[in-house]
Amino acid sequence: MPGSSKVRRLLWRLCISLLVALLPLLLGGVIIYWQTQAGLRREAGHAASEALHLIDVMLANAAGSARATLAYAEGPCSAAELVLREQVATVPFVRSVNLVRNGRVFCTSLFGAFDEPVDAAAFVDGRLNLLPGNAVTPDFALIVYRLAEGRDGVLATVDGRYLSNVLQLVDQRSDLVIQVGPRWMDEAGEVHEGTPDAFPLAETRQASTRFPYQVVGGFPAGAQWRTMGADYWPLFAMLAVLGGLFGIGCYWLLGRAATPTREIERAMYAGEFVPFLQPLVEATGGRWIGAEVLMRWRHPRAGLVSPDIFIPLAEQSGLIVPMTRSLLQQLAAVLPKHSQLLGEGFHLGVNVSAVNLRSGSLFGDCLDFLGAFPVGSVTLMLELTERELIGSDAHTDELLGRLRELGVSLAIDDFGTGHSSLAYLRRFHVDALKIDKSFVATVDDDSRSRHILDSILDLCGRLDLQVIAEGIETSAQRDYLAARGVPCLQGYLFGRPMPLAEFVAELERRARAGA
Ligand SMILES: Nc1nc2c(ncn2[C@@H]2O[C@@H]3COP(=O)(O)O[C@H]4[C@@H](O)[C@H](n5cnc6c(=O)[nH]c(N)nc65)O[C@@H]4COP(=O)(O)O[C@H]3[C@H]2O)c(=O)[nH]1
Repeated sequence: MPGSSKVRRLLWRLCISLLVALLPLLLGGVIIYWQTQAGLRREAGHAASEALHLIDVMLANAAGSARATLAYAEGPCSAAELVLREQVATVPFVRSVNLVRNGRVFCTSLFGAFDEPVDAAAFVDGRLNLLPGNAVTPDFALIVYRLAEGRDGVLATVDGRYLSNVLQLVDQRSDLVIQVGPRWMDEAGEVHEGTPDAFPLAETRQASTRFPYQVVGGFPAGAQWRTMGADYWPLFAMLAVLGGLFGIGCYWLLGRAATPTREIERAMYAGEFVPFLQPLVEATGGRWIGAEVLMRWRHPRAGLVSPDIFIPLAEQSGLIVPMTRSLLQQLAAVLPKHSQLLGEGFHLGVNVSAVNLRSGSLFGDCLDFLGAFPVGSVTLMLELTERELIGSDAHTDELLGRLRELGVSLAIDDFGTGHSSLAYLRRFHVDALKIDKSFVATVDDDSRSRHILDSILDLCGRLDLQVIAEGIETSAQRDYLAARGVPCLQGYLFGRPMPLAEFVAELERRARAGA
Protein backbone atom coordinates (compact mmCIF):
# COMPACT_ATOMS: atom_id res chain seq x y z
CA MET A 1 0.00 0.00 0.00
CA PRO A 2 1.40 3.37 -0.88
CA GLY A 3 3.07 5.07 2.06
CA SER A 4 1.08 8.26 1.51
CA SER A 5 -2.23 6.44 2.21
CA LYS A 6 -0.72 5.03 5.36
CA VAL A 7 0.42 8.47 6.48
CA ARG A 8 -2.97 9.98 5.54
CA ARG A 9 -4.77 7.34 7.54
CA LEU A 10 -2.49 7.85 10.53
CA LEU A 11 -2.98 11.60 10.31
CA TRP A 12 -6.73 11.16 10.11
CA ARG A 13 -6.64 8.88 13.14
CA LEU A 14 -4.50 11.37 15.03
CA CYS A 15 -6.72 14.31 14.10
CA ILE A 16 -9.93 12.56 15.15
CA SER A 17 -8.32 11.44 18.42
CA LEU A 18 -7.06 14.97 19.05
CA LEU A 19 -10.52 16.39 18.44
CA VAL A 20 -12.06 13.87 20.81
CA ALA A 21 -9.36 14.71 23.37
CA LEU A 22 -10.11 18.41 23.05
CA LEU A 23 -13.87 17.96 23.12
CA PRO A 24 -14.31 17.85 26.94
CA LEU A 25 -12.07 20.90 27.28
CA LEU A 26 -13.90 22.78 24.55
CA LEU A 27 -17.39 21.91 25.75
CA GLY A 28 -16.39 22.33 29.40
CA GLY A 29 -14.69 25.61 28.50
CA VAL A 30 -17.83 26.97 26.86
CA ILE A 31 -20.00 25.96 29.80
CA ILE A 32 -17.51 27.32 32.32
CA TYR A 33 -17.19 30.55 30.31
CA TRP A 34 -20.95 30.96 30.30
CA GLN A 35 -21.20 30.09 33.99
CA THR A 36 -18.39 32.45 34.92
CA GLN A 37 -20.11 35.25 33.04
CA ALA A 38 -23.38 34.60 34.82
CA GLY A 39 -21.50 34.28 38.12
CA LEU A 40 -19.72 37.60 37.62
CA ARG A 41 -23.01 39.30 36.79
CA ARG A 42 -24.52 37.86 39.96
CA GLU A 43 -21.48 38.85 42.00
CA ALA A 44 -21.44 42.43 40.70
CA GLY A 45 -25.18 42.76 41.35
CA HIS A 46 -24.85 41.36 44.82
CA ALA A 47 -21.87 43.61 45.66
CA ALA A 48 -23.68 46.74 44.42
CA SER A 49 -26.83 46.00 46.42
CA GLU A 50 -24.76 45.19 49.53
CA ALA A 51 -22.86 48.49 49.17
CA LEU A 52 -26.13 50.33 48.56
CA HIS A 53 -27.57 48.88 51.72
CA LEU A 54 -24.55 49.86 53.87
CA ILE A 55 -24.34 53.38 52.43
CA ASP A 56 -28.08 53.78 53.00
CA VAL A 57 -27.47 52.86 56.66
CA MET A 58 -24.71 55.52 56.95
CA LEU A 59 -26.82 58.19 55.30
CA ALA A 60 -29.80 57.19 57.42
CA ASN A 61 -27.62 57.80 60.49
CA ALA A 62 -26.74 61.25 59.15
CA ALA A 63 -30.41 61.92 58.39
CA GLY A 64 -31.29 60.84 61.96
CA SER A 65 -28.73 63.26 63.44
CA ALA A 66 -30.09 66.03 61.21
CA ARG A 67 -33.65 65.37 62.35
CA ALA A 68 -32.59 65.22 66.00
CA THR A 69 -30.91 68.63 65.81
CA LEU A 70 -33.18 70.53 63.38
CA ALA A 71 -35.08 72.24 66.18
CA TYR A 72 -31.81 73.87 67.36
CA ALA A 73 -31.47 75.76 64.10
CA GLU A 74 -33.89 78.32 65.49
CA GLY A 75 -31.98 79.02 68.73
CA PRO A 76 -28.50 80.32 69.55
CA CYS A 77 -25.41 78.23 68.75
CA SER A 78 -24.40 78.09 72.42
CA ALA A 79 -27.61 76.15 73.18
CA ALA A 80 -26.95 73.66 70.35
CA GLU A 81 -23.19 73.06 70.62
CA LEU A 82 -23.34 70.23 73.11
CA VAL A 83 -26.19 68.49 71.31
CA LEU A 84 -24.27 68.65 68.03
CA ARG A 85 -21.12 67.15 69.61
CA GLU A 86 -23.20 64.46 71.29
CA GLN A 87 -24.55 63.42 67.87
CA VAL A 88 -21.04 63.23 66.40
CA ALA A 89 -19.78 61.24 69.38
CA THR A 90 -22.65 58.77 69.61
CA VAL A 91 -24.04 58.25 66.12
CA PRO A 92 -21.93 55.91 63.97
CA PHE A 93 -20.42 57.26 60.74
CA VAL A 94 -21.53 60.88 61.40
CA ARG A 95 -18.46 63.11 61.25
CA SER A 96 -20.01 66.53 61.82
CA VAL A 97 -23.39 68.18 62.28
CA ASN A 98 -23.81 71.84 61.28
CA LEU A 99 -26.79 74.15 61.77
CA VAL A 100 -27.94 76.49 58.99
CA ARG A 101 -29.91 79.67 59.33
CA ASN A 102 -30.86 82.01 56.52
CA GLY A 103 -28.71 80.08 54.05
CA ARG A 104 -25.50 80.22 56.19
CA VAL A 105 -23.87 77.76 58.54
CA PHE A 106 -23.89 79.46 61.92
CA CYS A 107 -23.00 76.62 64.26
CA THR A 108 -20.81 73.50 63.83
CA SER A 109 -20.08 70.47 66.01
CA LEU A 110 -16.34 71.10 65.57
CA PHE A 111 -15.93 74.87 65.98
CA GLY A 112 -19.14 75.95 67.64
CA ALA A 113 -20.18 79.39 66.30
CA PHE A 114 -19.29 79.71 62.64
CA ASP A 115 -20.24 81.58 59.52
CA GLU A 116 -20.18 80.26 56.02
CA PRO A 117 -22.67 80.43 53.13
CA VAL A 118 -24.42 77.27 51.97
CA ASP A 119 -24.89 76.61 48.23
CA ALA A 120 -28.24 74.79 48.32
CA ALA A 121 -28.15 74.32 44.53
CA ALA A 122 -25.06 72.06 44.84
CA PHE A 123 -27.15 69.43 46.64
CA VAL A 124 -28.64 66.76 44.45
CA ASP A 125 -32.36 66.71 44.96
CA GLY A 126 -31.63 69.38 47.62
CA ARG A 127 -30.33 66.62 49.90
CA LEU A 128 -26.92 65.15 49.03
CA ASN A 129 -23.58 66.60 48.03
CA LEU A 130 -20.38 64.62 47.34
CA LEU A 131 -17.26 66.73 47.94
CA PRO A 132 -13.57 65.91 47.34
CA GLY A 133 -12.74 67.57 50.71
CA ASN A 134 -13.51 70.59 52.86
CA ALA A 135 -11.60 73.20 54.85
CA VAL A 136 -11.04 70.80 57.78
CA THR A 137 -10.03 67.71 55.74
CA PRO A 138 -9.13 68.97 52.26
CA ASP A 139 -7.68 65.56 51.22
CA PHE A 140 -10.55 63.34 52.29
CA ALA A 141 -13.84 63.10 50.49
CA LEU A 142 -17.08 63.54 52.34
CA ILE A 143 -20.76 63.28 51.63
CA VAL A 144 -23.08 65.90 53.09
CA TYR A 145 -26.70 65.23 53.92
CA ARG A 146 -28.93 68.32 54.03
CA LEU A 147 -32.19 68.57 55.90
CA ALA A 148 -33.83 71.91 55.09
CA GLU A 149 -36.85 73.78 56.37
CA GLY A 150 -37.13 76.94 54.36
CA ARG A 151 -33.76 78.76 54.62
CA ASP A 152 -32.92 76.95 57.87
CA GLY A 153 -31.73 73.42 58.27
CA VAL A 154 -28.98 70.98 59.23
CA LEU A 155 -25.96 69.62 57.32
CA ALA A 156 -24.76 66.21 58.55
CA THR A 157 -21.59 64.83 56.97
CA VAL A 158 -20.33 61.27 56.57
CA ASP A 159 -16.61 60.74 56.07
CA GLY A 160 -15.79 59.56 52.53
CA ARG A 161 -13.39 56.98 53.98
CA TYR A 162 -16.37 55.03 55.35
CA LEU A 163 -17.81 54.99 51.85
CA SER A 164 -14.55 53.94 50.22
CA ASN A 165 -14.16 51.18 52.85
CA VAL A 166 -17.59 49.89 51.96
CA LEU A 167 -16.82 49.99 48.22
CA GLN A 168 -13.57 48.14 48.79
CA LEU A 169 -14.62 45.54 51.31
CA VAL A 170 -18.04 44.54 50.16
CA ASP A 171 -16.51 42.51 47.33
CA GLN A 172 -12.81 42.47 46.67
CA ARG A 173 -13.00 41.17 43.13
CA SER A 174 -15.51 43.56 41.61
CA ASP A 175 -15.05 47.33 41.24
CA LEU A 176 -17.65 49.64 42.75
CA VAL A 177 -18.19 53.40 42.56
CA ILE A 178 -20.80 55.70 44.01
CA GLN A 179 -22.38 58.33 41.78
CA VAL A 180 -23.94 61.39 43.39
CA GLY A 181 -25.28 63.86 40.82
CA PRO A 182 -22.44 65.22 38.67
CA ARG A 183 -19.64 63.56 40.73
CA TRP A 184 -18.55 60.03 41.49
CA MET A 185 -16.16 58.43 43.94
CA ASP A 186 -14.01 55.35 43.35
CA GLU A 187 -12.90 52.65 45.79
CA ALA A 188 -9.75 54.65 46.65
CA GLY A 189 -11.89 57.54 47.85
CA GLU A 190 -11.04 59.81 44.91
CA VAL A 191 -13.85 62.07 43.74
CA HIS A 192 -14.19 62.71 39.99
CA GLU A 193 -16.39 64.99 37.94
CA GLY A 194 -18.81 63.49 35.40
CA THR A 195 -19.69 59.82 35.07
CA PRO A 196 -17.31 56.84 35.23
CA ASP A 197 -16.42 54.84 32.08
CA ALA A 198 -18.66 51.85 31.56
CA PHE A 199 -17.29 48.63 33.08
CA PRO A 200 -16.23 46.18 30.38
CA LEU A 201 -17.80 43.25 32.17
CA ALA A 202 -21.04 42.64 34.07
CA GLU A 203 -21.84 46.29 34.71
CA THR A 204 -24.65 46.86 37.17
CA ARG A 205 -26.22 50.14 38.28
CA GLN A 206 -28.43 50.34 41.33
CA ALA A 207 -30.16 53.45 42.63
CA SER A 208 -31.03 53.98 46.28
CA THR A 209 -34.75 54.30 46.96
CA ARG A 210 -34.07 56.46 50.02
CA PHE A 211 -31.37 58.89 48.90
CA PRO A 212 -30.44 60.46 45.54
CA TYR A 213 -27.36 58.40 44.60
CA GLN A 214 -26.42 55.25 42.68
CA VAL A 215 -23.89 52.49 43.11
CA VAL A 216 -22.30 51.30 39.88
CA GLY A 217 -20.39 48.02 39.82
CA GLY A 218 -18.66 45.72 37.38
CA PHE A 219 -15.40 44.01 36.46
CA PRO A 220 -12.36 45.16 34.52
CA ALA A 221 -11.42 43.54 31.18
CA GLY A 222 -9.85 40.09 31.53
CA ALA A 223 -11.54 39.41 34.87
CA GLN A 224 -13.49 36.57 33.30
CA TRP A 225 -10.36 34.66 32.22
CA ARG A 226 -8.66 35.34 35.53
CA THR A 227 -11.71 34.05 37.39
CA MET A 228 -11.90 30.98 35.16
CA GLY A 229 -8.22 30.28 35.79
CA ALA A 230 -8.43 30.88 39.52
CA ASP A 231 -11.77 29.23 40.33
CA TYR A 232 -12.00 26.45 37.79
CA TRP A 233 -8.47 25.13 37.34
CA PRO A 234 -9.20 21.82 39.12
CA LEU A 235 -12.14 21.32 36.76
CA PHE A 236 -9.97 22.22 33.77
CA ALA A 237 -7.31 19.79 34.97
CA MET A 238 -9.95 17.08 35.31
CA LEU A 239 -11.35 17.83 31.85
CA ALA A 240 -7.84 17.72 30.40
CA VAL A 241 -7.20 14.30 31.98
CA LEU A 242 -10.62 13.11 30.80
CA GLY A 243 -9.92 14.46 27.30
CA GLY A 244 -6.56 12.70 27.28
CA LEU A 245 -8.19 9.41 28.21
CA PHE A 246 -10.92 9.88 25.58
CA GLY A 247 -8.25 10.72 22.98
CA ILE A 248 -6.17 7.65 23.80
CA GLY A 249 -9.30 5.50 23.80
CA CYS A 250 -10.38 6.91 20.46
CA TYR A 251 -6.91 6.38 18.97
CA TRP A 252 -6.98 2.80 20.16
CA LEU A 253 -10.52 2.20 18.91
CA LEU A 254 -9.74 3.64 15.49
CA GLY A 255 -6.70 1.41 15.23
CA ARG A 256 -8.63 -1.64 16.27
CA ALA A 257 -10.41 -3.69 13.69
CA ALA A 258 -14.12 -4.05 14.19
CA THR A 259 -14.47 -6.98 11.79
CA PRO A 260 -12.01 -9.35 10.10
CA THR A 261 -12.55 -7.45 6.84
CA ARG A 262 -11.86 -4.18 8.61
CA GLU A 263 -8.71 -5.72 10.10
CA ILE A 264 -7.56 -6.76 6.63
CA GLU A 265 -8.22 -3.24 5.38
CA ARG A 266 -6.21 -1.80 8.28
CA ALA A 267 -3.37 -4.21 7.61
CA MET A 268 -3.38 -3.28 3.95
CA TYR A 269 -3.00 0.43 4.74
CA ALA A 270 -0.35 -0.49 7.28
CA GLY A 271 1.60 -2.32 4.56
CA GLU A 272 1.45 -5.64 6.39
CA PHE A 273 0.85 -7.76 3.26
CA VAL A 274 4.21 -8.69 1.74
CA PRO A 275 5.36 -10.95 -1.08
CA PHE A 276 7.16 -14.22 -0.37
CA LEU A 277 8.81 -15.97 -3.29
CA GLN A 278 9.17 -19.69 -3.83
CA PRO A 279 11.68 -20.71 -6.52
CA LEU A 280 10.70 -22.55 -9.69
CA VAL A 281 13.56 -24.74 -10.80
CA GLU A 282 14.60 -26.42 -14.00
CA ALA A 283 13.85 -30.13 -13.63
CA THR A 284 17.21 -30.97 -15.14
CA GLY A 285 20.01 -29.16 -13.34
CA GLY A 286 18.05 -27.34 -10.64
CA ARG A 287 18.65 -23.84 -12.01
CA TRP A 288 16.28 -21.17 -10.61
CA ILE A 289 14.24 -20.07 -13.58
CA GLY A 290 11.45 -18.27 -11.82
CA ALA A 291 9.35 -17.96 -8.69
CA GLU A 292 5.78 -18.10 -7.51
CA VAL A 293 4.74 -15.00 -5.60
CA LEU A 294 2.84 -15.93 -2.46
CA MET A 295 1.26 -13.37 -0.21
CA ARG A 296 2.00 -13.30 3.51
CA TRP A 297 0.51 -11.20 6.25
CA ARG A 298 3.09 -9.92 8.70
CA HIS A 299 0.66 -9.39 11.53
CA PRO A 300 2.08 -7.20 14.32
CA ARG A 301 0.92 -9.60 17.03
CA ALA A 302 0.10 -12.92 15.34
CA GLY A 303 3.29 -13.07 13.23
CA LEU A 304 3.18 -14.53 9.71
CA VAL A 305 -0.35 -15.43 8.70
CA SER A 306 -1.00 -18.01 5.98
CA PRO A 307 -2.91 -16.85 2.88
CA ASP A 308 -5.45 -19.65 3.33
CA ILE A 309 -6.79 -17.66 6.28
CA PHE A 310 -7.07 -14.19 4.77
CA ILE A 311 -7.27 -14.62 0.99
CA PRO A 312 -10.91 -15.91 0.98
CA LEU A 313 -11.95 -12.89 3.10
CA ALA A 314 -9.95 -10.54 0.90
CA GLU A 315 -11.67 -11.98 -2.16
CA GLN A 316 -15.11 -11.65 -0.62
CA SER A 317 -14.56 -8.03 0.33
CA GLY A 318 -12.86 -7.08 -2.94
CA LEU A 319 -9.74 -6.03 -1.02
CA ILE A 320 -7.77 -8.62 -2.93
CA VAL A 321 -7.59 -6.14 -5.82
CA PRO A 322 -5.53 -3.45 -4.04
CA MET A 323 -3.64 -6.20 -2.19
CA THR A 324 -2.54 -7.82 -5.47
CA ARG A 325 -1.60 -4.39 -6.82
CA SER A 326 0.46 -3.72 -3.71
CA LEU A 327 2.21 -7.07 -4.12
CA LEU A 328 3.13 -6.26 -7.72
CA GLN A 329 4.31 -2.78 -6.69
CA GLN A 330 6.51 -4.18 -3.94
CA LEU A 331 8.12 -6.59 -6.41
CA ALA A 332 8.52 -3.88 -9.03
CA ALA A 333 10.26 -1.67 -6.49
CA VAL A 334 12.96 -4.26 -5.77
CA LEU A 335 13.42 -6.89 -8.48
CA PRO A 336 14.25 -4.64 -11.48
CA LYS A 337 17.38 -3.48 -9.63
CA HIS A 338 18.55 -7.10 -9.73
CA SER A 339 17.47 -7.96 -13.26
CA GLN A 340 21.00 -9.12 -14.12
CA LEU A 341 20.54 -11.90 -11.53
CA LEU A 342 17.23 -13.00 -13.03
CA GLY A 343 18.48 -13.87 -16.48
CA GLU A 344 16.38 -13.79 -19.64
CA GLY A 345 12.58 -14.28 -19.25
CA PHE A 346 12.62 -15.00 -15.52
CA HIS A 347 9.25 -16.54 -14.76
CA LEU A 348 7.08 -14.81 -12.15
CA GLY A 349 3.82 -16.50 -11.20
CA VAL A 350 1.21 -14.36 -9.48
CA ASN A 351 -2.07 -15.69 -8.08
CA VAL A 352 -5.23 -13.91 -9.21
CA SER A 353 -8.86 -14.64 -8.60
CA ALA A 354 -12.15 -13.79 -10.28
CA VAL A 355 -12.36 -10.52 -8.36
CA ASN A 356 -9.07 -9.40 -9.91
CA LEU A 357 -10.37 -10.17 -13.37
CA ARG A 358 -13.62 -8.29 -12.77
CA SER A 359 -11.97 -5.29 -11.17
CA GLY A 360 -10.99 -3.56 -14.40
CA SER A 361 -7.60 -2.61 -13.01
CA LEU A 362 -5.70 -5.84 -13.62
CA PHE A 363 -4.50 -4.87 -17.08
CA GLY A 364 -3.13 -1.53 -15.82
CA ASP A 365 -1.48 -3.21 -12.84
CA CYS A 366 0.27 -5.75 -15.09
CA LEU A 367 1.28 -3.02 -17.52
CA ASP A 368 2.85 -0.96 -14.70
CA PHE A 369 4.56 -4.06 -13.34
CA LEU A 370 6.13 -5.13 -16.62
CA GLY A 371 7.04 -1.51 -17.40
CA ALA A 372 9.29 -1.49 -14.35
CA PHE A 373 11.57 -4.21 -15.80
CA PRO A 374 13.94 -4.12 -18.73
CA VAL A 375 12.10 -5.52 -21.76
CA GLY A 376 12.13 -9.31 -21.84
CA SER A 377 13.79 -9.80 -18.45
CA VAL A 378 10.67 -11.32 -16.87
CA THR A 379 7.59 -13.21 -18.00
CA LEU A 380 4.50 -12.71 -15.94
CA MET A 381 2.18 -15.65 -15.46
CA LEU A 382 -1.21 -15.16 -13.84
CA GLU A 383 -2.30 -18.22 -11.90
CA LEU A 384 -6.06 -18.54 -11.78
CA THR A 385 -7.31 -20.20 -8.62
CA GLU A 386 -10.57 -22.01 -8.67
CA ARG A 387 -11.85 -20.69 -5.37
CA GLU A 388 -14.23 -18.44 -7.24
CA LEU A 389 -15.48 -19.58 -10.60
CA ILE A 390 -14.50 -17.34 -13.42
CA GLY A 391 -17.24 -16.92 -15.94
CA SER A 392 -16.44 -16.69 -19.58
CA ASP A 393 -17.99 -13.45 -20.70
CA ALA A 394 -17.14 -10.83 -23.25
CA HIS A 395 -15.34 -8.67 -20.67
CA THR A 396 -13.14 -11.54 -19.37
CA ASP A 397 -12.36 -12.74 -22.89
CA GLU A 398 -11.38 -9.24 -23.96
CA LEU A 399 -9.22 -8.72 -20.87
CA LEU A 400 -7.42 -12.04 -21.25
CA GLY A 401 -6.83 -11.25 -24.94
CA ARG A 402 -5.29 -7.87 -24.09
CA LEU A 403 -3.15 -9.46 -21.37
CA ARG A 404 -1.91 -12.06 -23.81
CA GLU A 405 -0.97 -9.28 -26.24
CA LEU A 406 1.00 -7.72 -23.40
CA GLY A 407 2.93 -10.98 -23.04
CA VAL A 408 1.19 -12.13 -19.86
CA SER A 409 0.47 -15.85 -19.81
CA LEU A 410 -2.27 -17.72 -18.03
CA ALA A 411 -2.01 -20.82 -15.87
CA ILE A 412 -4.56 -22.94 -14.10
CA ASP A 413 -3.47 -23.40 -10.52
CA ASP A 414 -3.91 -26.59 -8.48
CA PHE A 415 -5.07 -28.33 -11.62
CA GLY A 416 -7.40 -31.20 -11.00
CA THR A 417 -8.49 -30.27 -7.48
CA GLY A 418 -11.41 -28.06 -8.44
CA HIS A 419 -14.60 -29.01 -10.13
CA SER A 420 -14.01 -26.78 -13.12
CA SER A 421 -10.46 -27.47 -14.21
CA LEU A 422 -11.41 -29.13 -17.47
CA ALA A 423 -14.08 -26.57 -18.15
CA TYR A 424 -11.43 -23.88 -17.76
CA LEU A 425 -9.31 -25.60 -20.35
CA ARG A 426 -12.21 -25.51 -22.77
CA ARG A 427 -13.21 -21.93 -22.12
CA PHE A 428 -9.97 -20.07 -21.90
CA HIS A 429 -6.82 -19.96 -23.88
CA VAL A 430 -4.61 -21.40 -21.15
CA ASP A 431 -0.81 -21.44 -21.47
CA ALA A 432 0.15 -23.63 -18.53
CA LEU A 433 -1.09 -26.03 -15.92
CA LYS A 434 0.19 -26.23 -12.38
CA ILE A 435 -0.17 -29.76 -11.16
CA ASP A 436 -1.35 -29.79 -7.59
CA LYS A 437 0.84 -31.24 -4.86
CA SER A 438 -1.80 -33.85 -4.01
CA PHE A 439 -1.16 -35.51 -7.40
CA VAL A 440 2.60 -35.12 -7.04
CA ALA A 441 2.38 -36.96 -3.73
CA THR A 442 0.98 -40.00 -5.53
CA VAL A 443 4.43 -40.60 -7.06
CA ASP A 444 5.58 -42.09 -3.78
CA ASP A 445 2.90 -44.71 -3.51
CA ASP A 446 2.12 -47.30 -6.06
CA SER A 447 -1.58 -46.63 -6.02
CA ARG A 448 -3.91 -46.21 -8.97
CA SER A 449 -4.13 -42.52 -8.34
CA ARG A 450 -0.65 -42.21 -9.85
CA HIS A 451 -2.35 -42.92 -13.15
CA ILE A 452 -4.29 -39.67 -12.78
CA LEU A 453 -0.98 -37.79 -12.64
CA ASP A 454 0.19 -39.60 -15.75
CA SER A 455 -3.09 -38.78 -17.49
CA ILE A 456 -2.75 -35.09 -16.65
CA LEU A 457 0.78 -35.10 -18.01
CA ASP A 458 -0.48 -36.81 -21.19
CA LEU A 459 -3.23 -34.22 -21.51
CA CYS A 460 -0.72 -31.39 -21.22
CA GLY A 461 1.42 -32.96 -23.92
CA ARG A 462 -1.55 -33.34 -26.25
CA LEU A 463 -2.78 -29.80 -25.65
CA ASP A 464 0.73 -28.43 -25.91
CA LEU A 465 0.48 -26.85 -22.45
CA GLN A 466 3.44 -25.84 -20.34
CA VAL A 467 3.55 -27.89 -17.10
CA ILE A 468 4.72 -26.83 -13.69
CA ALA A 469 4.54 -29.37 -10.91
CA GLU A 470 4.26 -27.99 -7.41
CA GLY A 471 4.69 -29.57 -4.04
CA ILE A 472 7.89 -31.52 -4.82
CA GLU A 473 9.22 -32.70 -1.50
CA THR A 474 11.32 -35.74 -2.36
CA SER A 475 14.01 -36.53 -4.89
CA ALA A 476 11.91 -39.53 -6.02
CA GLN A 477 9.14 -37.10 -7.01
CA ARG A 478 11.66 -34.88 -8.77
CA ASP A 479 13.19 -37.76 -10.65
CA TYR A 480 9.85 -39.20 -11.66
CA LEU A 481 8.56 -35.88 -13.02
CA ALA A 482 11.84 -35.06 -14.73
CA ALA A 483 11.75 -38.47 -16.38
CA ARG A 484 8.19 -37.72 -17.56
CA GLY A 485 9.45 -34.53 -19.22
CA VAL A 486 8.04 -31.96 -16.76
CA PRO A 487 10.44 -29.06 -17.28
CA CYS A 488 9.64 -26.84 -14.32
CA LEU A 489 9.33 -27.88 -10.68
CA GLN A 490 8.41 -26.15 -7.43
CA GLY A 491 8.46 -27.46 -3.90
CA TYR A 492 10.09 -27.55 -0.50
CA LEU A 493 12.79 -29.83 -1.95
CA PHE A 494 14.20 -26.79 -3.76
CA GLY A 495 13.19 -24.03 -1.42
CA ARG A 496 10.36 -22.80 0.76
CA PRO A 497 8.58 -19.50 0.13
CA MET A 498 10.91 -16.77 1.44
CA PRO A 499 10.84 -13.01 1.90
CA LEU A 500 11.81 -10.94 -1.12
CA ALA A 501 15.12 -9.76 0.34
CA GLU A 502 16.08 -13.33 1.20
CA PHE A 503 15.15 -14.49 -2.31
CA VAL A 504 17.36 -11.78 -3.86
CA ALA A 505 20.22 -12.67 -1.49
CA GLU A 506 19.92 -16.34 -2.51
CA LEU A 507 19.92 -15.36 -6.21
CA GLU A 508 23.12 -13.40 -5.57
CA ARG A 509 24.70 -16.29 -3.71
CA ARG A 510 23.81 -18.68 -6.55
CA ALA A 511 25.13 -16.25 -9.15
CA ARG A 512 28.45 -16.07 -7.27
CA ALA A 513 28.52 -19.87 -6.99
CA GLY A 514 27.67 -20.14 -10.71
CA ALA A 515 24.59 -22.24 -9.98
N1 LIG B 1 3.05 -29.18 1.54
C1 LIG B 1 3.75 -28.51 0.63
N2 LIG B 1 3.32 -27.26 0.28
C2 LIG B 1 4.04 -26.55 -0.63
C3 LIG B 1 5.21 -27.09 -1.19
N3 LIG B 1 5.70 -26.16 -2.05
C4 LIG B 1 4.83 -25.11 -2.00
N4 LIG B 1 3.84 -25.33 -1.14
C5 LIG B 1 2.70 -24.46 -0.82
O1 LIG B 1 1.73 -24.65 -1.78
C6 LIG B 1 1.04 -23.45 -2.04
C7 LIG B 1 1.18 -23.13 -3.49
O2 LIG B 1 0.42 -22.03 -3.80
P1 LIG B 1 -1.01 -22.12 -4.49
O3 LIG B 1 -1.30 -23.50 -4.90
O4 LIG B 1 -1.04 -21.07 -5.52
O5 LIG B 1 -2.00 -21.79 -3.31
C8 LIG B 1 -1.98 -20.52 -2.73
C9 LIG B 1 -2.87 -19.56 -3.47
O6 LIG B 1 -4.01 -20.20 -3.96
C10 LIG B 1 -3.29 -18.62 -2.36
N5 LIG B 1 -2.50 -17.41 -2.49
C11 LIG B 1 -1.25 -17.15 -2.03
N6 LIG B 1 -0.87 -15.89 -2.36
C12 LIG B 1 -1.91 -15.37 -3.07
C13 LIG B 1 -2.15 -14.12 -3.72
O7 LIG B 1 -1.30 -13.21 -3.73
N7 LIG B 1 -3.36 -13.96 -4.34
C14 LIG B 1 -4.31 -14.93 -4.39
N8 LIG B 1 -5.46 -14.67 -5.01
N9 LIG B 1 -4.12 -16.10 -3.78
C15 LIG B 1 -2.94 -16.34 -3.16
O8 LIG B 1 -3.02 -19.22 -1.12
C16 LIG B 1 -2.64 -20.56 -1.37
C17 LIG B 1 -1.75 -21.10 -0.30
O9 LIG B 1 -0.52 -20.51 -0.34
P2 LIG B 1 0.62 -20.98 0.60
O10 LIG B 1 0.12 -21.26 1.96
O11 LIG B 1 1.74 -20.04 0.41
O12 LIG B 1 1.02 -22.31 0.02
C18 LIG B 1 1.73 -22.42 -1.18
C19 LIG B 1 3.08 -23.02 -0.90
O13 LIG B 1 3.69 -22.57 0.29
C20 LIG B 1 5.65 -28.39 -0.78
O14 LIG B 1 6.67 -28.91 -1.23
N10 LIG B 1 4.91 -29.05 0.12
